Amino acid sequence: MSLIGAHVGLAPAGSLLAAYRADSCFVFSSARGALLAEGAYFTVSSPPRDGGLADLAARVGGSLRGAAAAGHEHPIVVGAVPFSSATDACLVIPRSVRHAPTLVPPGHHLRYKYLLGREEAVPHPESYVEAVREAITHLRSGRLAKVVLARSLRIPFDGRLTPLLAALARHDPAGYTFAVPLRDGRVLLGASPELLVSRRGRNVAANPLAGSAPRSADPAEDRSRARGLLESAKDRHEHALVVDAVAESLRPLCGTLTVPAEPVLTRTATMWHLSTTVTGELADPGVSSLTLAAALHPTPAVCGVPTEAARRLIAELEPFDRDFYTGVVGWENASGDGEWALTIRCAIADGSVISLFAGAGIVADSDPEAELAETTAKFGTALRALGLTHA
Ligand SMILES: C=C(O[C@@H]1C=C(C(=O)O)C=C[C@H]1O)C(=O)O
Repeated sequence: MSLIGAHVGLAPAGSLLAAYRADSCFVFSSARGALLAEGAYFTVSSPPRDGGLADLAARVGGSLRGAAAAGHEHPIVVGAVPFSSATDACLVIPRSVRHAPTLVPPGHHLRYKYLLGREEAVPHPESYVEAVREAITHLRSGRLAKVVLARSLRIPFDGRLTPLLAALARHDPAGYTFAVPLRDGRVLLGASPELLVSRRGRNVAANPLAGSAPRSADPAEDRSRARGLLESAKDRHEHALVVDAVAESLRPLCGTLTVPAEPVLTRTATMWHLSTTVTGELADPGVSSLTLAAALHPTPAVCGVPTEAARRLIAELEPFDRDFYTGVVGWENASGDGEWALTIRCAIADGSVISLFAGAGIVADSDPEAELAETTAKFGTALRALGLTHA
């Protein structure tokens, strides 16, 4: 039997994990369901550097139409797009796709091991605080309103990716769990809480998050941190900058657009966030989900305001390449429907080393030590899935 275009019906979620092979499978699980895609029927090539994501979105549409015309029964495109167009995207039309309900793997309570200096921090925490201070001087000068600064941890790794993927899905089943085999053998994995954009027919949704507080194991303290976040003028401002930018990018493409006036609280296993769900109806139903993503990416949730000034400051102050961190990950089908999440709360496994990434939005009245603590807490998503915790 040829596997090309095979569309294996709804499988139990457990069988999806059993079929997972890190070097060849793409996995994406959201509240809408899970999919495991295998093999490359067609690899979408990245456009020239100046083509940008809009060009890539057009290529994806053309590749899907081409695959359907060539007899592929259910072509979809899956993969990840990096933060910057200086890195090639990793998008393929797989040979086969299995669908399953949202992944919620069973598991027992884990005992976490302390990290205890096994990590290499890039930059060192003190240098990160210094970079945040420097960013604040730029922000106070008024040239920028927001910039997102990130840091990375490199940790020795045993290379076992299936248990890592299962633990990511188990800890945050309400989010977007993903695993992407990159072309050079590395694997991108994570559990993102943030939907950049989804399209179902004419319906568009985006769920910008910005403004964060670490969770606490003590329920009273946890509630108080959530309340503090909802009432924080600094976090409300940081959040509004993202919502305004998302609405501004979607408005020209939508006949109707609903933007709630107030954010709500949302939580992951490790963080509280301010959250706004923006919904709209497409003016032109021919606009694909990746075209919508191209209009939005990078939002100020991961870059800043204004975008180009923030991009330059990030290049100046971050001593590592973001690569696929703060890009997008997801899928699109031949009718243009799709789901694209931000690649945050993620890690890139490279043989015996795994690199974790976490960033925080900086505004003029940010506190550098609090931003360091926020990034430390955000590492918690991948760290806990690795069975590790900060001392
Ligand atoms: C950049 C990250 O997260 C983003 C930044 C946030 C913030 O600054 O409050 C919140 C959610 C994300 O949009 C990350 O997790 O690495």
